[in-house]
Amino acid sequence: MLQLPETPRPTKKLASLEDSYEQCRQVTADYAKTFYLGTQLMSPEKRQGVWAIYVWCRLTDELVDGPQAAFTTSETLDKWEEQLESVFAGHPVDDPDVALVDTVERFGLDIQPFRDMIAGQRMDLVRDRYETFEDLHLYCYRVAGTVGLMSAQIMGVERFCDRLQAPWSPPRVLNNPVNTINKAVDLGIANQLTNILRDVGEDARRGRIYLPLEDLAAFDYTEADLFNGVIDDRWRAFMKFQIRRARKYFAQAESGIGTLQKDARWPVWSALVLYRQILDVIEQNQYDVFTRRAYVPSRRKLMSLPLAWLKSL
Ligand SMILES: CC(C)=CCC/C(C)=C/CC/C(C)=C/CC/C(C)=C/[C@@H]1[C@@H](COP(=O)(O)OP(=O)(O)O)[C@]1(C)CC/C=C(\C)CC/C=C(\C)CCC=C(C)C
Ligand SMILES: [Mn+2]
Repeated sequence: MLQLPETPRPTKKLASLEDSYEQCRQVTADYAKTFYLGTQLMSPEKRQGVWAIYVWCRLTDELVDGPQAAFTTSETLDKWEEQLESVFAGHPVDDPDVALVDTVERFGLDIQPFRDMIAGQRMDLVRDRYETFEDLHLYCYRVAGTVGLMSAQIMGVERFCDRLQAPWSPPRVLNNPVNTINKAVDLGIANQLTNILRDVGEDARRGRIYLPLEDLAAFDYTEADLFNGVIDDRWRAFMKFQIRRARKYFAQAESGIGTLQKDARWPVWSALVLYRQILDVIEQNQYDVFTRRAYVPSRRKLMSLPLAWLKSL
């Protein structure tokens, strides 16, 4: 059969690898100061890898949350997913993809967490309520647990115990990768549950409730109460319950950090300790997440870094 030459794809001149990583660095530094600080403690390869996935996650989130969100449809996400497939096939489409293609190859990243994150953004297009915690858990896995999976592949798992041991004792296997992976997902979920509690008021103003309706009902608190920002004993008890649940996920994640490669431990401990403090601030604000944004002051953030360092030893 006659083989026609392939129609050449219109080629756009893309950034060089160096410029692409520099763009990713810049975006991370501007949008995620704490994560960026954490990446400074990692090896240059890991640091660049985290910037590349940060930018991809940010762009994905922007599709449903950014200024153009009103124009995002299921087809927009289909296109975004095609672009992702192209990146994983080694063909960058836009400037930040150049760095991502390199990161994917360097670390042998798996595409599934990226696809799952897009599936999470699809949920945002069609849902604004979650009946059960199980429903919400799936959403949290998709938009945040996946970040844990992507990051853990870059940070790398240290399989053997590196504490001081008697020279004659066999190396102790500290963990299996499956365990680390679960804990990486737990940290993402803990962060997302915290995000949700912090943003209750903001989400309600957009007509969205990311709290399990079954839990609201169990505390006899109605959607109308939520939209009216009612803070009473029912709300306080409800929030205590949700905060306890988020802390449980942080606690589960803790034991995974020691299984990561050394240079990743302090950054991840810092991320955990800093994010978890948002829950403390919500408590200090007497659970008012309607009119006050739980914000951890920079001084307090800085003061927790030595504690994170101690924990990472
Ligand atoms: C074994 C073990 C414990 C390993 C550690 C694995 C690890 C590093 C886990 C961290 C996971 C993490 C940082 C999750 C972020 C979760 C999160 C906040 C997701 C947000 C989703 C959407 O939420 P929403 O729209 O409600 O929120 P906004 O109002 O828009 O903020 C996200 C916004 C999804 C997109 C996520 C990001 C942009 C953050 C990506 C971050 C990284 C790649 C850096 C991770 C690196 C370090 C050093 C922690
Ligand atoms: Mn968002």
